[in-house]
Amino acid sequence: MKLTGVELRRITMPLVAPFRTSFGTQTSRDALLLRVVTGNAEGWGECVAMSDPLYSSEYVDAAADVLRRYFIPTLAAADRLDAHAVAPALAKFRGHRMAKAALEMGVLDAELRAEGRPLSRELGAVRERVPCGVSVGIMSSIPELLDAVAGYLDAGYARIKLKIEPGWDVAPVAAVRERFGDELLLQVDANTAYTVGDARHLALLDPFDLLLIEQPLDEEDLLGHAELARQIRTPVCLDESITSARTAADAIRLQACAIVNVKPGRVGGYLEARRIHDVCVAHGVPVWCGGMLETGLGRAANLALAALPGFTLPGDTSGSDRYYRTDITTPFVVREGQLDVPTGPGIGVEPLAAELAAVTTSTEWLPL
Ligand SMILES: CSCC[C@@H](NC(=O)CCC(=O)O)C(=O)O
Ligand SMILES: [Mg+2]
Repeated sequence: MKLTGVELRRITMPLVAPFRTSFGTQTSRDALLLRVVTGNAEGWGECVAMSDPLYSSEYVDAAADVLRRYFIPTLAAADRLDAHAVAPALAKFRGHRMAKAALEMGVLDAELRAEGRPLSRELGAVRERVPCGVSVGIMSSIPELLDAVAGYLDAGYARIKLKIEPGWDVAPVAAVRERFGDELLLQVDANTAYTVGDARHLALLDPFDLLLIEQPLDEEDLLGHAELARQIRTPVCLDESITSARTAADAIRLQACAIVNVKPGRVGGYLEARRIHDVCVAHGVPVWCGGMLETGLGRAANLALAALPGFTLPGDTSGSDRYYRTDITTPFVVREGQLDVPTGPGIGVEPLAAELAAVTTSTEWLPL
């Protein structure tokens, strides 16, 4: 397969409501899409980097720059172009996993479309539908939170995840548990907002039978997570800390986590995400598919990943309308708490021309 060129496309999509986490509040999604054009097909990649380096060190402008100056020219010069050759070709460049993941996703989509094969088959999916959880932001009051959770449960979501931070943790969890009962699948995500010195406070969450507490400490503090796990009963899940199959294996061996949130963009792509799945399954560690407010393009690919056998917990693969009034693809609609895994070639969806044009803020064609 030969690379003809890549289109870098910036889009801005308004959120249906502000989404607040321990590291900030988002009201719109500024994203970078790649349209990878080869001799016999086109593929789409979505870069999950946020506008600012607050979730991780990556941000959209930097991703566009590193793709434009380093990654795309390197791939164009490569002898062999297929999805499995992308990571090795880019390995000499340090970091920028979200930018690498977007390019690999575009090449993988093009390759599979040319072969008429769905991504789900390529990755080893064993399910045709996956249960969907939803991530609920920090709110200005408990009543507002309870209304939001009630709305998501009415929509059929199988699991509720509450964003927490110091000052907004035990009370909202207690209120949700009290209002919606003990059967509700409930978990929390701190996005690194605590330190191991908060262990006694975080142990106050133990009585609420949470599925997990996600990334309570700094992403580099594996030993702190291992110490915290010895002091609390709620299972520790890592997100930001897990950047590769290697770090997943290290975190498991250090007993820093009992569960892993797998996000293809964070780890450099869907092929590394599958390797993390395989490492976790080998160690008996459950995984679930995280989210980065993807458009329908990334959402489609995440559903293919979430259908692998080790994904035994509902992920953050919510419906399109959880974040967007209008998606750039045919919207993903949750039914009985599940979403269908796309069955078409490649990622199985394509942008809708008018919807994509309406949110496009810039396009740049890089001929190769
Ligand atoms: C803007 S927050 C993005 C990272 C966050 N993602 C979510 O909470 C789920 C987002 C989604 O539903 O796509 C996480 O740390 O897990
Ligand atoms: Mg998280």
